[in-house]
Amino acid sequence: MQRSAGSILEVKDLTKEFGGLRAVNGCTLEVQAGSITGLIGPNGAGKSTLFNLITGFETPDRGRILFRGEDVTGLPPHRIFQRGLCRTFQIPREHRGMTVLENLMLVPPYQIGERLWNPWLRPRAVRRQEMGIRDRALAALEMVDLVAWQDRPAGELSGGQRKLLELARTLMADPAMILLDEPGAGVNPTLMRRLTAVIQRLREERGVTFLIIEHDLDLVTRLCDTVIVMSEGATLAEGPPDAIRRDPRVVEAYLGGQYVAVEG
Ligand SMILES: Nc1ncnc2c1ncn2[C@@H]1O[C@H](COP(=O)(O)OP(=O)(O)OP(=O)(O)O)[C@@H](O)[C@H]1O
Repeated sequence: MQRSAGSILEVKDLTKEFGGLRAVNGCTLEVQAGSITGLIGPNGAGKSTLFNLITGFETPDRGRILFRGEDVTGLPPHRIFQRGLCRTFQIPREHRGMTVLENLMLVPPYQIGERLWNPWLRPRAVRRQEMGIRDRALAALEMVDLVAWQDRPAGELSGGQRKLLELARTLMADPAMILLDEPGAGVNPTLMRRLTAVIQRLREERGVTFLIIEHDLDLVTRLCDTVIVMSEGATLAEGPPDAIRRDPRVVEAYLGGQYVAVEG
């Protein structure tokens, strides 16, 4: 089901070269607000580079990125994150000894308590803010069903649980849109169902838009309303998952003949 409310993200003629190699080559696409959009394509098609450009970790050589109608091209990652365009990240090694809850409480930028004099000059404001952050962190843990793990070190989580925690971290920023890079990789089927349910719930209850890089086409078909196919740095095709799986250009470019399109 696609509940189109116009596009939330527009990428226009985006190009990024690395030493003569055009990783992203005049890429243009739109993501509809409230959609769960899959981004697929063969290895080296430029998907991860596109994510890096959208989230400010790389600067494009050419082109524009509009988020909610505003130009965010070239903004630093934290500014883009603050605007509600978030991506998941692996829990850094040094944070794995901290509890699951603490990992979430680290996230919000510009905590009053972190400014040098505030704990002395405005102790109540700092305390209030800490309580607010704790409440938000607990709400985020509840969303991903990890409340029971709140006091355990993050390093004790399984691979799939860690992905849920990574998703919970984006929730601390009140995201309008979340970019996920291969959520299915290395996650067991039970946790994958949970992750899928959380993604659908976030879309239903909070209207969060998702753009998801994923190699598992069955997962893409189950989860996504629309699929965008990238090949050689540009958009090759776009459409509903079933149509994309049957599109001869996609079979040719993406699946390289290894995949046999199934009718039905
Ligand atoms: N920082 C970089 N320096 C040099 N080359 C890069 C850099 N980042 C990406 N590339 C190259 O750009 C091309 C696109 O890579 P990218 O990782 O974006 O593709 P991808 O579609 O995400 O691939 P995969 O599905 O294998 O992750 C590749 O040829 C890659 O080697």
